[in-house]
Amino acid sequence: MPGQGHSISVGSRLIILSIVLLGAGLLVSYVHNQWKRRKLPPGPPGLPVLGNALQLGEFPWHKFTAWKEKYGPLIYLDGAGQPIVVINTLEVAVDLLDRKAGVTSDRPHIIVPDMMTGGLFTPFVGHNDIWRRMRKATQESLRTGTAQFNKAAQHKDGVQLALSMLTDPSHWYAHCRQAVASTIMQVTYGKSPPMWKYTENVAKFHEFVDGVTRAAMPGAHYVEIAPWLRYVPSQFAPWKRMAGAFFAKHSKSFRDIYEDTRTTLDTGDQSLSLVRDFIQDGAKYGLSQEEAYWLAAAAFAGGQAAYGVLAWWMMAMILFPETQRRAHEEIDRIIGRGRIPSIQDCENLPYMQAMVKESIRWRPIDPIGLPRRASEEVHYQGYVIPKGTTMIANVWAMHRDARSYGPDAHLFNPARFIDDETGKLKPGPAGTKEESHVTFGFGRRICPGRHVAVSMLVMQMTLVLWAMKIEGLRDGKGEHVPIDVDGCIDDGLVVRPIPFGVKLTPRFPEVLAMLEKEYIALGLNDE
Ligand code: HEM
Repeated sequence: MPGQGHSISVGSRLIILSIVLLGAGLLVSYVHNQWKRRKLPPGPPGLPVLGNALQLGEFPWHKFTAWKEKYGPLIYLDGAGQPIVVINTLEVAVDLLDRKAGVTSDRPHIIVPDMMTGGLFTPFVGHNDIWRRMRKATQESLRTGTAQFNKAAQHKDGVQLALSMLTDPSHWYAHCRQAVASTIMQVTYGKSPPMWKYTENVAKFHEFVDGVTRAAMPGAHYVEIAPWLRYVPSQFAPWKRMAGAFFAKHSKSFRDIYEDTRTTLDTGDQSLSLVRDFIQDGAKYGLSQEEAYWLAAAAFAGGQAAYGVLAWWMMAMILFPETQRRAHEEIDRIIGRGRIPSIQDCENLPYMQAMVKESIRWRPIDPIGLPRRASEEVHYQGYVIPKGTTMIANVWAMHRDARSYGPDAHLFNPARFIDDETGKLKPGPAGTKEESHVTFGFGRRICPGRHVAVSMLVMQMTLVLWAMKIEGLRDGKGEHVPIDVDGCIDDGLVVRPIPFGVKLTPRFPEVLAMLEKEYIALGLNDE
């Protein structure tokens, strides 16, 4: 038959067709990937496999800020296979994290910390129904009576802080930490527990935060790089046993503290608190009991972060004495020296309010915020941010942007938030909402405790400055003992200053007696 020797069987044709189709498919996918790659935001070249993972250093915000100069407001990094984008300007952060919140409000899925917290620790919870319930409950509770009521705690802890600092200045750092923890304990659980129990509880929270933060560090567990390892039975996976034991231990202690409040409520003490609301209105929010006690724990752990703000502020008082002088002047003019500042005074102290904003802006305690995850592919200004990308807001760079804060953005200057003509607070840079900075985050996940934090800090700083002058130490030759302005400690919860010594002097002879009298009147000596 003519041409028979060259004929191709139907089976062979099918094989050839399949190969051609497969080849075409691979080609299309390759071209598509190349196209997408070209559409990724710019970023520094990395190593094969490891990408940019080894380039970030201990304090990555400095590296991100240096890269901003070269690559611009949106940077793409390869974290050993994990796509990462770093957002370096306010404009881009507002566009991506506020306006596109529907697809940028998820958190990165980190296997071990998720197991250690049972998927219940609010700041780590994904953009899912558990988070929605938790968010609604915290926002509504903090918006209503709790924040108002706890102003009494803010005043009380502020008095205690001022007194402890004057009587025991060498431990000023610990006093700041304790004052914040005490107020936040009251806001969350409605009580200041006896000192021994309080110390014990705070220590448990620290152990918890420390444990999850260490587990969330890149490279802490192989399973984050090779997720299939999660299917290895626990007998062969020590990290799984550790995560399970950690969850059980902390879940129990969070439940115990929560139940303590229930007992207090049952005995008639109706102090307002987050937990009181969760117990009484948990059904309204749809919170399970377990979700409620984990949510309370998240609020307590998150709220303690504010002590880092106080520590940076103390440094600013030493380095920028002119700002301290102006604050003293405002306090003397509005409150005087004949009485102790009250919570009602705070709204009449615009410079002190500006000082709190500036302390939170100048040295943000979370310079790269809490990371987000793109839950869908995001298209932005011609770039593609792939689904699953970790999104980091470089708050540090945003706060040092001269376009937003002027050429002195690197200096501590509360007056930048004051209107020269009216002497009142003026709006901050576009996109910073009422805060004038972005240390509290963005969009749907912005910190729900920010109002509590700000009012507590205004009260504490006002009480401390009403009572004392803050200076740095001098050596035997009268020279200033240097302070490490650029160094810091990242303790997982906050980025805080390396401890330094201070000299604290009462501003007038009656200060100590007035504080002690108030201390007794507030019943602090009974605690
Ligand atoms: C100066 C003090 C504080 C700072 C700087 C701070 C900062 C933050 C930041 C950056 C976030 C993540 C926001 C985002 O993803 O965009 C956050 C979340 C959170 N904060 Fe705060 N916070 C402070 C005080 C507080 C206080 C006093 C409370 C409670 C009383 C609190 C409770 C929470 C909770 C529950 C979350 C998780 C919210 C969520 O994931 O939806 N924080 N905070």
